[in-house]
Parts: sequence; C-alpha cells; structure tokens
Amino acid sequence: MASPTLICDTEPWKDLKNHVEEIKKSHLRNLMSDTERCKSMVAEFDGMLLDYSRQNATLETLNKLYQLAEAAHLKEKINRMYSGEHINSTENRSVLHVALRAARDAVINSDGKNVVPEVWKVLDKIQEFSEKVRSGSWVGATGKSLKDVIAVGIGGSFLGPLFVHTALQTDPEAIKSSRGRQLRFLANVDPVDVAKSIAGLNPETTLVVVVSKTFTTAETMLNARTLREWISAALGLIKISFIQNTQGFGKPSAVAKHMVAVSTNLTLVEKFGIDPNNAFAFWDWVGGRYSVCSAVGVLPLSLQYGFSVVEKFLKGASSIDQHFYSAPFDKNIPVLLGLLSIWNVSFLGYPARVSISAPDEQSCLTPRPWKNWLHTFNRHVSMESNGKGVSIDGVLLPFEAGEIDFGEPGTNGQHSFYQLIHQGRVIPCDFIGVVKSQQPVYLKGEVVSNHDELMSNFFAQPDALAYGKTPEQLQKENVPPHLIPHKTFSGNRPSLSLLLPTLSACNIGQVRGFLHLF
Ligand SMILES: O=P(O)(O)OC[C@H]1O[C@H](O)[C@H](O)[C@@H](O)[C@@H]1O
Repeated sequence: MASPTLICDTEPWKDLKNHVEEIKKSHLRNLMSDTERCKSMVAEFDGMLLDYSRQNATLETLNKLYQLAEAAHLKEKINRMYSGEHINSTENRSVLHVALRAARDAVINSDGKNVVPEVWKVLDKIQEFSEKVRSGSWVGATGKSLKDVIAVGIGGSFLGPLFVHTALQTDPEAIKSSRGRQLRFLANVDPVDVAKSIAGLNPETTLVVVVSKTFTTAETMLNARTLREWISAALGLIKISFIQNTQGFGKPSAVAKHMVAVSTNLTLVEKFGIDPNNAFAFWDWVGGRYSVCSAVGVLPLSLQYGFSVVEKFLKGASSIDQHFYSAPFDKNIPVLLGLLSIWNVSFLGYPARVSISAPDEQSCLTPRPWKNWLHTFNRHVSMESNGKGVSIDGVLLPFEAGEIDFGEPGTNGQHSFYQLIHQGRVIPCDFIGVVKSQQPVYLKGEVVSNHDELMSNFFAQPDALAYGKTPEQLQKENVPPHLIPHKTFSGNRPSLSLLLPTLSACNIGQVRGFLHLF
C-alpha cells in the first residue's frame, strides 16, 4: 500500500540528498571516461536504445534511485494500476489507459468488470465507420463523400492526436493511405483559427469530429457551435430526398451526416444535436493526457490513415505497456526515464528539460536534419496536467516535482534558445534520434544526413561544440560568434539519448508508451 508519509521523509530520499554533493564534485568528462559505467548505463527494448551515460549520475546514484522507487512502492503501484484499482484517489477512479491498447483477448478489470471487450467494441465501431467514410459509402447531406476532417478539441483531446498525425504525415505507408484526404485540428478560439481550419474546405465534403472527454470544455464547445453553424448554414435546409436517415425536412439534418463526437458524456453529445449513434465513447478511467489511444486519437487518425495504420500505433504502445509492467527497473525504459527526471528536478535542481533531435557527426555549420515531429511531441508531453504541487494524499510537497518540458524542431532551437544554453545555462537535454529516416535523401556531393549512417557516431557529446574549449579555439574553428560562450564552458550538462530504429506507426506508439512516468 502507498505510504502516507511523504517520499522525502524516507531514508532513500535522504540518502540521495546527501549523495548530491558528491555528484556535483564529479565532472561528466570524468564520468564518461569510466567505460564500465558507460556500458552499464544503456537500456534496450525492441530495437530502441536508451543511453543515459551522460546523466550526472553514477551506478551508485542509480542504485539509490532504485531504492527510492522501492520506498515509493513503485512496483506495487504499477501492479495496482494494471489491476484496475482506484489509484486516482482524488477522483476515486482506475487509471487504465493500458486497456485502450490491450489485445482483444486480454483481461483488465475495473470495478470487477473486464473493460477490454468495451474498448474493442468502440475500436470495431471506429474501424467500420472510418472505412465507410474513406470508401465513400458514408456520404454527406448532398451525397458527396467526405474527404476532409476537422478535429475540434483542446489539451489532451488535441495535442496527442496532433503529435501522432505530425509524426505519421511523413511515413510512406501513411502517406499512401491518406492520399486525397486532409486532417485539420481546431483548438484555439481566436476566430482566425476557425477561419484557418475551414479555409479552402467545402462543408459538403467535410466531417467535423468534436473531441471532448467532458463535452463541457468552453473552448471546444464554442468551436463546435461555430462549425455546427458553418455546416447548418451551408447545408442545413436540404430537401428530404437528399438525406439518408432523415430527421425531417427543414431541420439541420446535415449535422447528422457531418458531425460526430468522441466523449465520455453521451448525454451532452445528444443535447448538442449529434446523433448518439455517431458518438464514440471512452471512459472516465482514461486521463486526458493519455487519451490519444482512445477514440480521441483513434477516430480522427483512422479517418485520415485507415484503421490498420492506427492499430500498429496501438500495438507499439501496448508493447511498451508489457515492458513497463514486467522489465526489472534497471532495464525498464519508462521507469529509468521517470527516475532520471526525479534526479534532475528534485535533487540536482534543474527545473527544465529540453527534447531535441540527435545531432549528427557533422560540424555545427552543417544544417542538421532536426525532426519536425518532435515539435508536436514536446507540446504533447510538455506540462499538460503535469504540475504536481501536492502528494497523492494532497499534502503540500516541500520540494520541486515535475519539470518544464520544452523544445522545438532542432533547427529552430539552434537559432534561438540553444544560444542561451550554449552560453552555459544548465538544462538537461534529451536527444532523440532515428536510425533510418522516414524519407531518406541522398544528394551526390552533399552531406545530407538521414541518420542511418549515424549508428556509430550517434552518441555525440551533447556539448561537443563548446565542451572544454576556450572562446579563442572556437573562433579558430569558425564557430559562429553567437554560439561562442564568454568563457570556457565546462559542458557539465546531463543529457540522454534515445535512438529509434525508424519512425513507423509502431515506433510512434512505443515513444508514446514511454510516457508512463514522464
Ligand atoms: O477533453 P476535455 O474534457 O474537453 O478536456 C480538455 C482538457 O481540459 C483540461 O485542460 C485537462 O487538464 C486536460 O487533461 C484535458 O485534456
């Protein structure tokens, strides 16, 4: 059972506190020269590699962190989560996003009931509906097939699907399956955003998916009403003969064909005017930041890419759920990521973390293939419902918990906030790379890095640019002046490298699955 005492009152916490001074004395340069240490600080799962040797930590630190995990009853808590106990004590609910991607024959109980059949009932409904829309057998009010989708939602009901959409957009299989279709998102309530979301679209060929767990979120409901008006104004008064499943002449029947909903609140969906048959349910045991694997993400993404592509994403996330559940902590990637985050934030006092694409082995003057998908990944993981100022029992925490996550596609970051980081500000960096680009490019005589040739050099020094070099040395190397620190920068910044084989639908799911403890 969870201990009612705060984690900071336990012996392992105090032990780690005392250990901080020792670590602060050691420089990353020295830690990196310990080959045994570096070899041990690597975890691998299904072709993905996590290298945490550039953390300001020793093997002793890691052992102390495992003891902390034990004191926090982490294993027990994971088991309680998977067995559907109400570990969300403030709302007295289970926390079962793992059930959203479980295999059809899995058994995961919540309140004495196996929820997996319910999950698959909705998935089957999504598959059937999305296939009808994509094949043109579901048509709009004027008989035209619907090729464009606007997903209206905010927070977890927006950022997760946006991240997966951005990452899939350049995947060859997904490109093929989405040809001729568009998926857009509408979150903000600035009328300009509404205008942008409908620009160039014809209501006759557009489907609006209103995504809201509660169906009460002010921004989403306002945008949903605006788009309902857009559809009704253009198509509402259609003669009865044009309408399938008619609701009667003169009524805003077009809504029935052009608007569907994803929500846990089907009563409000119906009140809004959306046919409950066109609603896709999920459950209160799905937290907003984890909802991308529910109909929240699966419906819009299946409409765009087809259910089979999205199913691969779910399988990827599920594979990490198995790994998270069964791997020992020293090989468990989500657990390691979580513990290192606690070490950096709560012990070393670094309040922020930046995720960026892995640098290649070229000089800083070569444009690097920073990946755009990371941009939306950062927005998705960054801080959404992350602020935790109290313990699970509601006691005020006397230490910082949770970090400020941020990032940009690397190129943009390099020309903005990296310049501050290079001047010596310590912000732990997570470098995320892929071995094989989704879209490799080879130009004769040009260095175009696709990452696939980077395996051997992947784990480049994070601060290689300025690492231990004097400003004069850097000048001689033609480093642009804005990247040269005023003094020799010691480069003692914790960093982490995560290497993925490529960015397939399955890998995207796996990356999302890592976020259990983030
Ligand atoms: O899905 P909705 O009910 O519209 O909520 C949208 C968002 O609202 C809040 O910001 C919550 O913290 C998020 O977790 C949630 O995703």
